[in-house]
Amino acid sequence: MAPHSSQLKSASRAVHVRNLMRRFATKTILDRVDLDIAEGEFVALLGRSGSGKSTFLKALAGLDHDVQGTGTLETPENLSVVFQDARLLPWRTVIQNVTLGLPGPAGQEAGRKALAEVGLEGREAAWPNQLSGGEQQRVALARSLVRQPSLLLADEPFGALDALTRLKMHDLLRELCARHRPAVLLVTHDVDEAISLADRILVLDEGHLIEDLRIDLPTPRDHGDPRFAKIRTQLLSRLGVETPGRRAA
Ligand SMILES: Nc1ncnc2c1ncn2[C@@H]1O[C@H](COP(=O)(O)OP(=O)(O)OP(=O)(O)O)[C@@H](O)[C@H]1O
Repeated sequence: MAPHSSQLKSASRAVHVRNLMRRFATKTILDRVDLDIAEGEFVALLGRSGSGKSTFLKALAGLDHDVQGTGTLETPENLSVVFQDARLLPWRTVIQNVTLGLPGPAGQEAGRKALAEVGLEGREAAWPNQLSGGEQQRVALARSLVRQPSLLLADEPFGALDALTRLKMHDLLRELCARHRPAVLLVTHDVDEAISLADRILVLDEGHLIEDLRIDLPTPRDHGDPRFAKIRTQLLSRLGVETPGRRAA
């Protein structure tokens, strides 16, 4: 049976999930998962490949009509989704991609402002194929944020970018989220990315959220901070990855 799926009722929560199930054939990917995300909270979701991270995100995004369970799935109406590939319409310019569905001069103005916020001022008339991968992802972020979402769902948004561009995108996302304060669920493989950005980190394994860790380090986060290293070791252990230090112990 599909869970009771509806718009959010509580003002202080951006996500309220109870008893979410998802099976593919005989395989249970999400096994009675519960989760609350507060307004403005930045949550990262880690898990091994195939653990069901994207399945979970799609359920929250309302993109999976076959989720099961008898519980609750409440998300805000104004949510945005960003994927690993920017998914821009190649036959529309950058500004047209950002303002799609936004009417009139106010929409244009909001689109220009969003593009300036992601560092693409002056590129409004460019075509997607004239942009680098990182720039295309900036457009995808602008397209999401121009709608002022209460919830941003991001599925490996920087997974296809080189390491340097990814670090720049971390700074940008951190700034944008500090300014606009959407709740965020960021799916990532990258433990350091999760620790750099999130207020809270979840680990999904065998259908369950086996870790729910609050990150209280100051931002921007210093990768050399021993507390950062300790959290990394803890998360890698939850992911079943042995670090050299642990092996020696
Ligand atoms: N539509 C589908 N039909 C059948 N099986 C599916 C479907 N979608 C996902 N799966 C299976 O569900 C499991 C979880 O997939 P999912 O993409 O959610 O994992 P993930 O944690 O996001 O993986 P990755 O990190 O590799 O992207 C996988 O075993 C996958 O093969």
